[in-house]
Amino acid sequence: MAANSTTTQRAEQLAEQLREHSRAYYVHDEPTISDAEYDRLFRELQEIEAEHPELITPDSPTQRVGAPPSDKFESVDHATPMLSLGNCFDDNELAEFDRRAREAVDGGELAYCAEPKFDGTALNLRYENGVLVRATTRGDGVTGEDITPNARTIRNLPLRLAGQNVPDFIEIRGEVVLARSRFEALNARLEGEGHKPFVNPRNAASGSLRQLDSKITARRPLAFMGYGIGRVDGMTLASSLYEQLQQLQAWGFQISQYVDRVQGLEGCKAYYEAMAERRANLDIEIDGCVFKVDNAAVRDELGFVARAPRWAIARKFPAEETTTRLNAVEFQVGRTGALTPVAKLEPVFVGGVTVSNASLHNMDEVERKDIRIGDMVVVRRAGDVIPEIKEVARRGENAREIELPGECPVCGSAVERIEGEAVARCTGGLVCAAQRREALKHFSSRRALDIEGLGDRQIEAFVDEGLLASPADIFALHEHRDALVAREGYGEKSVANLLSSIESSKQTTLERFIFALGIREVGETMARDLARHFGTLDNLRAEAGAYLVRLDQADQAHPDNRAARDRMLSAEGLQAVPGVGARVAHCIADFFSEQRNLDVIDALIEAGVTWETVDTDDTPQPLAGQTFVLTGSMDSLTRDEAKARIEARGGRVTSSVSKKTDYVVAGDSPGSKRDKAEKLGVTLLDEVAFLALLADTGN
Ligand SMILES: NC(=O)c1ccc[n+]([C@@H]2O[C@H](COP(=O)([O-])OP(=O)(O)OC[C@H]3O[C@@H](n4cnc5c(N)ncnc54)[C@H](O)[C@@H]3O)[C@@H](O)[C@H]2O)c1
Ligand SMILES: [Zn+2]
Repeated sequence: MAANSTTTQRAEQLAEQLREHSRAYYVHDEPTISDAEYDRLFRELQEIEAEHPELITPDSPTQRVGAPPSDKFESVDHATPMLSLGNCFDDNELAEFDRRAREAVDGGELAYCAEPKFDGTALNLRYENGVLVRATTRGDGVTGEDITPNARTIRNLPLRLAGQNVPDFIEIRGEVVLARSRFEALNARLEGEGHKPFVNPRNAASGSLRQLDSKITARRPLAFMGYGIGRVDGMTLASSLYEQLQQLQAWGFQISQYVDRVQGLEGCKAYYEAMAERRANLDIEIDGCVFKVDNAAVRDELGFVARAPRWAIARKFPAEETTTRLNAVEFQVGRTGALTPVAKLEPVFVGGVTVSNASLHNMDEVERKDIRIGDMVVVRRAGDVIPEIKEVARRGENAREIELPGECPVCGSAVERIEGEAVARCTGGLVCAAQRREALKHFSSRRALDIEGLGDRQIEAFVDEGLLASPADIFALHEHRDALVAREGYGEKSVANLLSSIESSKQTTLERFIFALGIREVGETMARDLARHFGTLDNLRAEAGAYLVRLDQADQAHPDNRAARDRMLSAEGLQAVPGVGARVAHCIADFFSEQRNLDVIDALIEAGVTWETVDTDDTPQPLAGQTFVLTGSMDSLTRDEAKARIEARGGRVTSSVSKKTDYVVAGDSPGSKRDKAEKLGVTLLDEVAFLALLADTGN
């Protein structure tokens, strides 16, 4: 069938694009599209040409190898051309290759030399009388770039062939690679020196090899892995490629430890599977396996096509990166209320599976990478790792920014993203189904309401069975007594025990209750400080409600003066509580501004949860405003006891020493905190002095 003009145009367009990408990749070591995308365009052109052979031009990328040498270097002709490899991406194509190869031996089984396919850059080494005289890149396969001084700096590359068995002339071929473990360090160094980092180890290897100054190459930790022989004079090589590789090793070349000789298609498939398993753990990146007909007579019979031998094939691993369109973004709510943006992608085959979702981690990441809906993005899926979006490949037409939803997609509560934090969270701590399990576990835990018999396991089960949705439901469990007794592993007695510990947990303290609410950033100590400071839950609630108003006022009064604004805020209200900064205050305000959280609190009180009023003013607070750090051990008090006594006197205990610390109490074998205190001039108390201070200030 003759090609119509659209097909002809498409073929020309593909050829032009591929040529351009080849230049970027081979000559400038700076690809602008993923290999998978390149391979897709390449295959499309191959398919058009297969159907319309009249469209094949001698300069079509399907007929050529690499790209012409850069004029930065001297051009050198290879003694025998350096070809590329035919490739395949699945077992059917591999079987097709094996079938065609076997035709040369009338259908019998073939032995293959099986090797890893190194992901680096090809190098041709010319040895005369055993001495390295020239090193060239592959270039366009016929002519390469002379980079001899650079190659000489590669440490594992023999400058002279070892042993007695040395030919007059030989071309040794192999791949120059850069180990993964060295790649990160190299990039870090380049960035530190203000240079652009490399996209991947392959480009780093190629870029490092193709330097004009060999001193630069010498600083790059390159390695040469031998895999073949070009022309040879004055010596007869073994017929078996596998044995030729052993000869390379005898001459002093490094070859892969995974080189093997395998039998037939099944042997190739098993080898591929084994290498695919190993792949992630190899320090030298490989992008597939190469199978080469082992026997020279069969190879001669098969010969070559334009750009590759017919007797070898690369079975490529599924690409780990490819490009696709970002269609939409959804937000998932995690167990702690964190909202994670999830990319909805145009389904694409990558890393061996079809991927339609990828994690975007958080909004900081989205903003840093400037990812927008409608963009073409690079999706990466390596091994079993969750697919992620690496970067934007191209800005989409009409692309729109990804917006954080104002409301939680699970429960509808407000979403809050505190300034300077990457993560946005749902504020419906007590009501959000996504957070329910964690909220209930926390509520019931030992340091919160301490409900014995209602542990993590029971909570998981009760939530699954629909018995619990919010903390208030705990106090209605007695209504489900029969259902509970009937549960497996439960009996009258354990249910009675559970219900009675629920009943007795109702009598609690304000600090435990505040802690149990699970307000973000409010730990046990903070809950105690809040209880002490405000005395009643109503006071705390009122101040939480007033906080956002205060914040507004402070912002208006001092729009440009942060310090003054902060001073105004900490004068009264939430931030007047020691240890409560802007972040904590914000979290508390958010929690109490969610009506549904308030409803749960009311329901708990309604159910009979109660505590004694805290007499804030009556308790003497002689150590109020003083900060202590405890280090080392004391004979008469444990760390917890010491902390309790300080707090009973209104003091605070923190874990790290700063200029704001008033006292460091140093017991036996104090750590570096003591040294720090001395350096900062903070008052040091030994055990005797500390006990004296307690006696002076307490009862
Ligand atoms: N992203 C881009 O813009 C872009 C542009 C051009 C090419 N490419 C990529 O480059 C590849 C095509 O390049 P190619 O023609 O060099 O083919 P290739 O890299 O797929 O295969 C041939 C090469 O494999 C190497 N090789 C590694 N181990 C080997 C072994 N054990 N035995 C023999 N050879 C071994 C040799 O250097 C040889 O030249 C494709 O994967 C393509 O995606 C990407
Ligand atoms: Zn929610």
